[in-house]
Amino acid sequence: MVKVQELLENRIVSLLENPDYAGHPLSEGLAELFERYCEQTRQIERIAHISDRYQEAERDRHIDTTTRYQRQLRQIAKVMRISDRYQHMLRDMNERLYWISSHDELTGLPNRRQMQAHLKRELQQLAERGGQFCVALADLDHFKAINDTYGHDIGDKALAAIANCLSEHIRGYDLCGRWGGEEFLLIFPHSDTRAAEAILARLHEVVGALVSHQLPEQIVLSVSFGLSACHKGDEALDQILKRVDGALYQAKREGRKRTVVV
Ligand SMILES: Nc1nc2c(ncn2[C@@H]2O[C@H](COP(=O)(O)OP(=O)(O)OP(=O)(O)O)[C@@H](O)[C@H]2O)c(=O)[nH]1
Repeated sequence: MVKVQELLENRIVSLLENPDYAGHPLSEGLAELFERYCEQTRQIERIAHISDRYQEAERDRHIDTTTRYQRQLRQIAKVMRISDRYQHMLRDMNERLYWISSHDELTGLPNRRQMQAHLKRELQQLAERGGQFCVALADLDHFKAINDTYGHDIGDKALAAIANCLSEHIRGYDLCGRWGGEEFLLIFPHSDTRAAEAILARLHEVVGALVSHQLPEQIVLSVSFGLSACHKGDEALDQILKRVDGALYQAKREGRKRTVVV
C-alpha cells in the first residue's frame, strides 16, 4: 500500500516537473491538489504519532505498580552500570597519569621528581626519629662510546638493562630511580655506609656480569658510584646531593668501576 502511494506521488512530482507540461491548463490545478494532499498526509502522521504516545501512556497506566517499579529498577541498574564503567575509566586514567608523572618511561623506574620526594621523606624521618640513611649516585662508564658505536637504540636498551639490574639487586626497602641521562640515584634507608657499600660492591659484580639478549655480546657494562651517609641535623638536600656528586666525580677520575664514599 505504501509502495503504491509512493509510486503515485513520484509520478505526480515528475509530471509537475516535466517542462513539456509547463503551462498546461491542468498543471496548476494538479499542483494545488498535490500540495493539499501533502499537507493532509503530514497532519495524519502527526495525529498517528500523538495517538501512539497516548496508547503507550494508557498501557503504562494499566500495568501494575510492581511491573512499573521493576522497570524503573532496571533503568536505574543500567545507569549505575554506565556510571561504574565511567568511574573505572577515570580511575585507570588517574593511575596512568600518576605513573607517567612519577616514573621514567624508558626504564620504568621512579623519575627524578619521585626520588626527590623520597629523599625529602627520608630527611623528614631523620629529623623526627634520628638514625641515618645513605644516598648513592650511579653513572654508567663510557656510555657515550656505546651510543657512538652501536647507536642510540642500543644505548637505550643498555640503560633499561642497567636499570633493571640495579633495581633487582638492591634490598626490598631500598630505592632506585633514574636521576637523568645515564645517572641513577639509590637510597638505602636505615643504613650506614658499610652496609650500603656492601650492596654497591654486589652491584658492581652483577652489572659487570650482565648478559642481555637485547645487547651486542661484546658490550661490557660498568658503573661508578658516589656514596654518602645522611645523619640527623646534616645539611640540606641540595648539599647532600652535591657531596654525592663530588664523590661520583672522584670515582670517575680514579678510573671508574668503583665506589667513592664521602
Ligand atoms: N641512548 C641514550 N643516551 C643517553 C640518554 N641520556 C643521556 N645519554 C647519553 O649519555 C652520554 C653521556 O656521555 P658522557 O657524559 O660523556 O659520559 P660517558 O661517556 O659515560 O663517560 P664517563 O661518564 O666519564 O664514563 C651522552 O652521549 C648522552 O647523549 C638516553 O636516554 N639514551
